[in-house]
Amino acid sequence: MRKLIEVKHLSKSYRISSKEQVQALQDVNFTIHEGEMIAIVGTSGSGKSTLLRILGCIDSQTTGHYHLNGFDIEGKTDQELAHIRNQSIGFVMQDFSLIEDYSVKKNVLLPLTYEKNKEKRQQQKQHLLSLLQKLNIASKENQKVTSLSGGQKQRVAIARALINNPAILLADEPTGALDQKTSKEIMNILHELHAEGKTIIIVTHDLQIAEQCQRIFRIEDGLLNEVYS
Ligand SMILES: Nc1ncnc2c1ncn2[C@@H]1O[C@H](COP(=O)(O)OP(=O)(O)OP(=O)(O)O)[C@@H](O)[C@H]1O
Repeated sequence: MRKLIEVKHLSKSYRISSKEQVQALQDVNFTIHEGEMIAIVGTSGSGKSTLLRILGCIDSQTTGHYHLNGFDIEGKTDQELAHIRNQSIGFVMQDFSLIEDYSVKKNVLLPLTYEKNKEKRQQQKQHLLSLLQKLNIASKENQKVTSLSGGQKQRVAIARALINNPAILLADEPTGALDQKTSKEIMNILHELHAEGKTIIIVTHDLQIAEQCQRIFRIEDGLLNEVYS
């Protein structure tokens, strides 16, 4: 399997005052191959979101190396990072991060705003209907997001994350705001996507969810270790 993510000796510190800094990640090392389903677990403040933000090219490391899909992320301009992010990564967040006042369709098509290639944009628009059907929200296409249930909102967020057909789906507590039954439905969707070959990385507090993944990374005080059962 192809290496999709390679992280070597990666550290991240935040400066909080002229004298103080927080070491959020320390000498983190791992490789993720195409098609893997990974869970990242750890207590609050351990560094999970920091790692996810770096993997998603929203933030950058202080030291160390990160290769994504063959690209060395170091030294890239914000514009280059935005392009890499848009092509390779789809985000799913705990609070759905949708624009409540927009329709389902408008939310899902949001990432295309940044696509300059007209032909590609057209192809992705055609991809919209099949995605909505797959996620069982096609009948809601023109409805405002405000009127949807939590589970439906998360399906919209997953559709939006997939519209560019990214190689990787990064999910930060994707079931954190949902009841048990709806969580199961969302996990079933993630399993289906994984079975189709998508690489999925889930940050979770929920060990039952982590155990459904192929590999589990545990972060404690910024140190990452793989858990082997
Ligand atoms: N922008 C920031 N500025 C300063 N410190 C930060 C910043 N972001 C995170 N931190 C600190 O870095 C450490 C790791 O935070 P992070 O948000 O990655 O943890 P987490 O495991 O995702 O926590 P949670 O489960 O509560 O979301 C914490 O000590 C946090 O206070």
